[in-house]
Amino acid sequence: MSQMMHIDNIPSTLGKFKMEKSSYHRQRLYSSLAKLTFWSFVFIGLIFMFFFRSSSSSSQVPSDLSRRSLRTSSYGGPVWEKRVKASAKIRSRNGFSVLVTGAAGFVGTHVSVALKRRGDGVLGLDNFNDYYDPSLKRARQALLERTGIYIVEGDINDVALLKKLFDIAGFTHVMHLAAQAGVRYAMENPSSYVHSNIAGLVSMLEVCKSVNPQPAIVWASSSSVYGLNTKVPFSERDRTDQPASLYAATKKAGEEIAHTYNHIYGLSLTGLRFFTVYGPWGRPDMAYFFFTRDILKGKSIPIFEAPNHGTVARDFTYIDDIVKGCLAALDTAEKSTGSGGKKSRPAQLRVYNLGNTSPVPVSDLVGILERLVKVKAKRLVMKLPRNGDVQFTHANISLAQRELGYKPTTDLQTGLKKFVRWYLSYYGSGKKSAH
Ligand SMILES: O=C(O)[C@H]1O[C@H](OP(=O)(O)OP(=O)(O)OC[C@H]2O[C@@H](n3ccc(=O)[nH]c3=O)[C@H](O)[C@@H]2O)[C@H](O)[C@@H](O)[C@@H]1O
Repeated sequence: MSQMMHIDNIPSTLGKFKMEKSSYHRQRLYSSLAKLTFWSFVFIGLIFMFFFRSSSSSSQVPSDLSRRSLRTSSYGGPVWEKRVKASAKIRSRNGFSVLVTGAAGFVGTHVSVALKRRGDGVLGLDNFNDYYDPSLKRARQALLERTGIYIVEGDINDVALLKKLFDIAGFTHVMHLAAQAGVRYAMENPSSYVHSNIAGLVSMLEVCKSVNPQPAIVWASSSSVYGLNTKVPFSERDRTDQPASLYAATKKAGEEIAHTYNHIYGLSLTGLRFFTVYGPWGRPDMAYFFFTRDILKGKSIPIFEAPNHGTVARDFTYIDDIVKGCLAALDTAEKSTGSGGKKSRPAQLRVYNLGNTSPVPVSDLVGILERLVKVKAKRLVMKLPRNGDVQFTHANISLAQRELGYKPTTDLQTGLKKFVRWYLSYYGSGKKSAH
């Protein structure tokens, strides 16, 4: 077919050919001009797209995720480097230089302050996303700045940034607390869990394995990895292969990923399974926090109940106890053993429960809050929704007790009292409340 068309296009006489040839050239000229115009548009379009993309998202973060991130990602320059160095500088004998990811988060803020106070160098990293009110994160940042801690604004998926931070500060330890937290939100925004808890963890470990010397890493796993496990109290030896939420699944995946990086590259890795951490400067997405807000506002609060009026309970753990556990994990962490992509000998790999060992029913939590704020709650008892929540958690902490000297000392009543005092001083008693 194409051959026939070709033959048909050959002119039959020379004269005719001449005439045809000039119109043929004109035609070619027009078609070349059209092509040139077309490709110029394509080229300009591509340049436009390139600039538009690079100005709207400076690192490789999918657009739906970068939307939630309020980070500017502007870093570099001598002034910036000086700030990073000063913040990470060790100020005590045998102190550490710690990169704290998620430093503007609840646990991150408390751990950073505790490390700084004892003379360790601390550099924070946080992307200040808007999963919950970023102004609370900014207030925590201001608190850290007053203690001499600088938080670099960036994402844990930004490998170039992480490498740069290691180049400047050469951290001995990483306290990796940056994560997408929350059990129920995983059904709304599943990809944010994959982005932070899996991809972000891998970026972090990739950088840690390639720097020399490699740091020791302590990171936040979760009590939710026990999922549908019914054997109580939960021990580190119990099965964790039945997660009840995507959140739990990503934390469990994190534990397996940690195993791999320990096995191949000799990274020293300690995972801490936190049990429902609460306290001053806490997370507004957590029940104790928004219950306080809504009781004060006179709004009804949904209290979950298991089938047949079964109790839903949590092993609520006070932030100061968790901080002690985190510091003890850092203090007992052995050095990583790899360099140049290979381990020289097996490295430490640990997982610990950090709980309180005394589960409290959610309805009792509400009772304590009512007494503390002196307002009766409008209780709306409802069936535990099938959205990832488990019925109860209860930590066996004997391993952490033995190996970390971990010993929680704050009961829920005492801890909530401190939380409510903070809440009222931060938000006032109702008008300027958390959202
Ligand atoms: O320990 C953990 O591993 C986890 O603890 C919390 O998860 P969760 O225990 O579910 O904490 P909340 O969301 O504050 O819920 C506390 C309790 O209140 C209940 N609840 C929650 C919300 C609600 O509207 N009503 C209600 O009764 C929940 O079922 C749960 O029993 C954190 O949100 C997770 O990030 C963390 O990893």
